[in-house]
Amino acid sequence: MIEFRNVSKSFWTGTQRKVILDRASFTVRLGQSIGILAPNGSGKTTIINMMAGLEKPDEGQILRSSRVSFPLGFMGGVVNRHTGTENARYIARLYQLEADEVEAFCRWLCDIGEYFDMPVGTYSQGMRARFSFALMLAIEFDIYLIDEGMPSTTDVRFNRRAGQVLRERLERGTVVIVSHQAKTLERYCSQAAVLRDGQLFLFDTLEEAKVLYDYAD
Ligand SMILES: Nc1ncnc2c1ncn2[C@@H]1O[C@H](COP(=O)(O)OP(=O)(O)OP(=O)(O)O)[C@@H](O)[C@H]1O
Repeated sequence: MIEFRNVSKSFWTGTQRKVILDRASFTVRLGQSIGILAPNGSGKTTIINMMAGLEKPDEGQILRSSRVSFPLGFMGGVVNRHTGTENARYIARLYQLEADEVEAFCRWLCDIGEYFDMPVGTYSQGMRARFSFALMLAIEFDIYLIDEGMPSTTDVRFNRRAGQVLRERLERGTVVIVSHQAKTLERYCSQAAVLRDGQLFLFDTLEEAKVLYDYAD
């Protein structure tokens, strides 16, 4: 479970205060995957980062009682001058997992051949997306955090495989996806929310959320 209690977050842009959340309270429960609809620039990444513990609220509390993933695509823990193998084994040790298994899983899912044994700094954007996605799925989390849907790789085979693995994980886990378009949320979420005026409005269905979102748009 992730619980936001009276959380406020804003940024000073130099001329005005950009409010992301204003004393917002909501709960993400295990087994209830949630899709958050919000326009670009409204604070999707900031909310996901707060859920992951990468960013702190200005006020209020964020309570986590589950294993929460780092956001999909987050490369903060990855060292560019180390190889895919070294990074995968390092992350495995951080999470107290079997390094051989994590390495083998990532190698299989990434499917980037000899590049897996080359420094991550040499990877193309698509390879980096595949690598970070594989790392996230190599670890069993209770809640997976996804910013703007699946990685946009041009590799159809990878996308199919990664989508399949994610669906398997979600049979036991929960996902939080933030996106500016409802279509991205349709496949994975059982409930939806709309970020508007510093508040998160939760709905039982995506259809209901879309009504408020279209209106706000
Ligand atoms: N450290 C910061 N300092 C100042 N402003 C920031 C900072 N981080 C984010 N912002 C601003 O806060 C707003 C929300 O940013 P955020 O990246 O969370 O939005 P987003 O909805 O994910 O955007 P996008 O869809 O464009 O990626 C933006 O206007 C952004 O410029």
